[in-house]
Amino acid sequence: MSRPALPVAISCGEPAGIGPEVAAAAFAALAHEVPMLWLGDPRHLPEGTPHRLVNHASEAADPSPDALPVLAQDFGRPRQPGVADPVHAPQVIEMIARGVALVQDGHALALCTAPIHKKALKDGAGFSHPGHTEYLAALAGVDDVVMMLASDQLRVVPATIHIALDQVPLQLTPRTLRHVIEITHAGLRDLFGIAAPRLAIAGLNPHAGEGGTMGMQERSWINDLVTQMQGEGYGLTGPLPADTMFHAAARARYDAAICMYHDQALIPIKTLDFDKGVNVTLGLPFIRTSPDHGTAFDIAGKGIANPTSMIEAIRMAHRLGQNR
Ligand SMILES: NC(=O)c1ccc[n+]([C@@H]2O[C@H](COP(=O)([O-])OP(=O)(O)OC[C@H]3O[C@@H](n4cnc5c(N)ncnc54)[C@H](O)[C@@H]3O)[C@@H](O)[C@H]2O)c1
Ligand SMILES: N[C@H](C(=O)O)[C@H](O)COP(=O)(O)O
Repeated sequence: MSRPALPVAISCGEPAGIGPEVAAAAFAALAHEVPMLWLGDPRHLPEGTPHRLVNHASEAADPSPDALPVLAQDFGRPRQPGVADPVHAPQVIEMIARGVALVQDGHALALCTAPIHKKALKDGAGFSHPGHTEYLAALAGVDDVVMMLASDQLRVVPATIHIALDQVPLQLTPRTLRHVIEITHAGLRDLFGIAAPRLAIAGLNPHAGEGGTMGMQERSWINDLVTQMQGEGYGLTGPLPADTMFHAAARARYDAAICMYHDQALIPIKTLDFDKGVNVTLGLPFIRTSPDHGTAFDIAGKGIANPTSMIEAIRMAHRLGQNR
């Protein structure tokens, strides 16, 4: 059944970051193939970005090659590239919520979020979530979601995300790891069309604990959980020593790597494919992607940001949204 034409909603993210410029570049690259709707203050778009103000998402339902459709929101002040303005923080958050509402109300196909500056939102608006992922789960009313970073070369999922390293062993439990595995399995099957997903589970400790000589989590519960879920039909291997999971031959043996903490997952994918990595949230009742990078204040406004990740994020949002 062909779906009605709907735009990918793009939340503007932190105006002082590279979000507006990579969104404008993505529009230039994709305008003929992907209908888009940018949510933000048009004054924050790079000078000369061809755009048109719309009052409703339906005015952006088809590709708009000549001008980026903008559902405008007055942010109160212009932006200063590289310097977050606390006055903007509440509106940055509101654009995310507006994008979610558009998708949930059937006016947008999917949501692609431009990078936010987590501390700027905390300082400027008391944003209590560690990032988009947790905020989107709250907006959607779901408890468990998963952050996957995906590219042609690798898919990774950190079982814990934006928490201090000394909290990782405390937050990692059989329940949390099971949920991450279940949601990742379902996402690969349902969104990425992988009928029997193969998941490689990284150990927490060096050498996956080396039989308990370098940490006990593998021996005390991770091994058992993997064995139990294998018995339930999940295609799992591990827990594996993380340092030998990411070379080419190892990557060929799985569809996604489940890692124990943020950097164990994000270092390999941002090393292998920083330009084309896409952040996709699994477990939401709608499609959400974002580029794999952040606000890049050090280069914001200089016109040198690479838009490829944003382009791939919008392209993936469109593709996954159409396949739902
Ligand atoms: N999806 C998101 O909203 C998201 C993702 C990552 C980081 N962040 C946030 O962004 C802020 C800055 O984070 P960070 O400094 O750790 O990471 P970052 O990705 O913003 O920047 C890290 C380095 O990579 C460079 N870089 C990033 N994107 C680039 C691009 N498209 N082209 C060229 N160079 C690029 C930057 O110039 C910088 O030197 C933090 O508040 C962080 O939480 C948000
Ligand atoms: N993928 C990014 C990273 O961790 O490098 C980002 O922080 C993800 O956070 P969100 O929950 O804001 O998408």
